[in-house]
Amino acid sequence: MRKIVVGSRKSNLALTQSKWVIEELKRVSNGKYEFELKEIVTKGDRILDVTLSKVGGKGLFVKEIEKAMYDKEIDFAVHSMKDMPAVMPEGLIIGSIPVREDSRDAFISKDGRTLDQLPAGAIIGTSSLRRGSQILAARPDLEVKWIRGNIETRMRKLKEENFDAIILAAAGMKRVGWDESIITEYLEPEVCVPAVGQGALAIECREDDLELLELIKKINDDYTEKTVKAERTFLHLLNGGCQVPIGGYATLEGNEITLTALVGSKDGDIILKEKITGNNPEEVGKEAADRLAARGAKQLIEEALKEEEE
Ligand SMILES: NCc1[nH]cc(CCC(=O)O)c1CC(=O)O
Repeated sequence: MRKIVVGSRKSNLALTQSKWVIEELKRVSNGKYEFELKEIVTKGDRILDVTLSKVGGKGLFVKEIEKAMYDKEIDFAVHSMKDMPAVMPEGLIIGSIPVREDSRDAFISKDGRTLDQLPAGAIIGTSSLRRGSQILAARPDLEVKWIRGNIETRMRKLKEENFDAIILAAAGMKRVGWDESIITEYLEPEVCVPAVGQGALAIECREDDLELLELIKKINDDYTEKTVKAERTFLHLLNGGCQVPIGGYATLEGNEITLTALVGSKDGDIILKEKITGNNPEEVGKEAADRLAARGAKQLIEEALKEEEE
């Protein structure tokens, strides 16, 4: 019997997601495989006190895990889709995309007041340029302050430090079993376009491990795959990285994909948004990137990159 070794980051969220995938795979494979969970500490987990975009962004959480995969120490890894770089490294692929959790951002305030109800000057904690930009666009009278750490740390900082509210991905909270009643309100995509891939998982493996690919494909979700494809094509073609506020959220009705794509300035003064529909995920993603580029998205990205260098 083949033993499949699953590499996972050590965070509560990563472990929960990896265990969830293992249970799903056990369910569809009738005891045909044995699974082992192996914990890996990544650079992103070690430098938790610096703004993510300053220390190299998304790749930080996946590099060590990918090395372990090349070295065959592990067979696959489960990532949050939104932490995946746009381009996959040679020899590795996203072999399966399971059904997506809630893709919305969750707004959690100290005293239960909603985004609209908070008084001028209230301080919102987020480490996401995308969330910061959209919050300031909706409420220019609020203040955004950087906060980092996993869900548990951020919840503690909301209680103990000078924040009036924080914003977290609803998916993460639900997956690790936080009581939904602590969420003050869900920010709908009309208010805050989620991160590309938010709420979805990516199962990454070696592209030549055909036996494993066949197995993980059994828990692939077609709806999630198509919508995430549209979102990621947009992200990739605009080449936004995480230095600029950027978001993308797609839905699917019948064969028709609707993608809402956004690029903004950090202060929320500029918000460029496009809604594209079509049948082909890649075409929809490309159309969104083209239209936003035509409206000046590339300049926004270049300016954001220049700021980083200063
Ligand atoms: N940026 C870190 C990260 N990566 C994935 C999630 C949550 C789960 C998800 O979006 O799938 C989070 C936490 C957050 O943004 O609040």
